Amino acid sequence: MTPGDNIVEVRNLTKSFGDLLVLNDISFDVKRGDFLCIVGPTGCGKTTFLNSLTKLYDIDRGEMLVNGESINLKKHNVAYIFQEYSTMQWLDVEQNIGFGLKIKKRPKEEIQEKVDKVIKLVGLEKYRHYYPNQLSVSMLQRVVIARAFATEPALLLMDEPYGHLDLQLKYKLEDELINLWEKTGTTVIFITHNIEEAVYLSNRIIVLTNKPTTIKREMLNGLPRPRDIASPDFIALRDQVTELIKWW
Ligand SMILES: Nc1ncnc2c1ncn2[C@@H]1O[C@H](COP(=O)(O)OP(=O)(O)OP(=O)(O)O)[C@@H](O)[C@H]1O
Repeated sequence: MTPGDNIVEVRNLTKSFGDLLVLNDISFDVKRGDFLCIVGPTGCGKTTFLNSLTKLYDIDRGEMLVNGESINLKKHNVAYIFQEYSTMQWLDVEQNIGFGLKIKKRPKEEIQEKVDKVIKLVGLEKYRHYYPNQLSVSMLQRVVIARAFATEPALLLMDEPYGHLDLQLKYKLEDELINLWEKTGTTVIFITHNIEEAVYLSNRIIVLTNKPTTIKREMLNGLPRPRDIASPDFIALRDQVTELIKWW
């Protein structure tokens, strides 16, 4: 496979809860190295999509492939950062970051090497032996992101990870995430209801409709980086996405 090939293929994904049809025959591809943001109205099924992709939910119909095979979380090295992210209070920063590798039973030296690399990227070197209750919200977020990146995921799934942070902190962490994405080449699927955030982060955006949910529009986002949220091009794209969601 060469860069640019599809890493994820979603085909006819349909998911309901009882009589409530949420995802209605959704199909799209994610290219290797994409930063795909999925936006849509509240309750349209963004989290349901990620939970279906990771097989936390059974689906009614459809197929989700990673590298052309039915998704297998163990085999395909997928990391998932939930809305309510958490750290393990009884482990220090270094141990928290290495946790994903430890459960994958990687050798100690490899864990140390990968933890050292990623701890530098997120600027937590001085805090490696601190425990979560000694850290600020921003540091905890970095620990969670570093834990995901330490496993060198082929695919990183993020569900509104910055939803409850204040704006300044959110901007800072978004920049750090872009920096990690650019350095590692990981493919990211990022769910958000915040249109500005989607335009700031993504190189591709999928806009969902209201339930029963289909894809309203797939868009490329070629705005140059670093992005300026006050630039006319940024505002134009943000307004275009907003209109698409407002229609519903
Ligand atoms: N486990 C469940 N059982 C029953 N209904 C559910 C379940 N999970 C989600 N739903 C319903 O499915 C719909 C989609 O929910 P979901 O949380 O996926 O939406 P969302 O787009 O992520 O929402 P938000 O923007 O508020 O985060 C909602 O109507 C919700 O009530």
